[in-house]
Amino acid sequence: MPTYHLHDLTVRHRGASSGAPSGVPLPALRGLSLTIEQGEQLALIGPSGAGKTTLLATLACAQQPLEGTFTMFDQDPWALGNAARHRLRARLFLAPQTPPLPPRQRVVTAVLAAHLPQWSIWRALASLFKPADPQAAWQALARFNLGDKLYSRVDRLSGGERQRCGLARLLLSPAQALLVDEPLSALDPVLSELTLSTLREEAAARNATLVCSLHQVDLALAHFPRIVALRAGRIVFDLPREQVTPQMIAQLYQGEPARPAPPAAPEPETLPVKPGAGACL
Ligand SMILES: Nc1ncnc2c1ncn2[C@@H]1O[C@H](COP(=O)(O)OP(=O)(O)OP(=O)(O)O)[C@@H](O)[C@H]1O
Repeated sequence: MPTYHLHDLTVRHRGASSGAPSGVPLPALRGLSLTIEQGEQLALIGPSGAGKTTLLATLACAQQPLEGTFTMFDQDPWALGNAARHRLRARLFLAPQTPPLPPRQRVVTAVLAAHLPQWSIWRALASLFKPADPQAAWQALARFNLGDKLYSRVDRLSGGERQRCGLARLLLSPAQALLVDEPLSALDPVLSELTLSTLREEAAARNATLVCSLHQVDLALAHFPRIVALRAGRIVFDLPREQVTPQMIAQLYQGEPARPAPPAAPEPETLPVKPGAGACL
């Protein structure tokens, strides 16, 4: 059973501006077909605005497709009731580029929040006052070289530290699908290597599916066996890394501008949906 199956998917943001002469807003993803098997590790690459974040939000069941078929663990989340969709979302973890961690919270509490979907309300409240398992939080942080920040306040972290704090939370979640949006945007080269290695090791250890968007093409090719390249909302290529050539990369990033941008009135289509309980948004 694949983790994800997408066929001919169209996703349009509410309020997207028009790039078409007709004035109809362009979808952020168009005619997108993709199957991702359980345990696969793939990198999403492509220029700014290509649709990487939108695809991750779709995989996280946070963005409802307008057209096409979408299944996660063999279920269509949008055909389920709210409670069932919530349970399905608890099987994934979305780590956004900038994790919106509560600023006044201690790092230990923010990381342990990964357990919230499994905890009762009472256990969650108790953990706010006395962290339930600081050792587990420390171990997760240490894997990102952040163990010394266990009791720091989140708003005293640098951007890169905050990013790794969000990823430490991912390590503690029991998710079987790990969706990570540009995890390296605030990291130096050494930490970038450490971060990707840690994410890949963790995914392999629990046979979780790992989908990671990256702007660092060299690191994507070095770390991920499968590369999915997006441009203007479409898949340009979906290949094993050995088959990706420098010419393909040059064409992906140096072609025509990804999307024209004449101003136009926004036209609501699909509503973004509250992310899953396991999600880190
Ligand atoms: N909330 C939104 N409302 C309207 N349009 C949006 C919204 N978010 C993204 N878009 C549009 O959808 C398209 C895809 O954006 P997306 O953020 O998915 O691209 P990306 O590949 O992740 O870009 P980047 O690499 O810059 O993060 C872009 O044209 C963008 O302007």
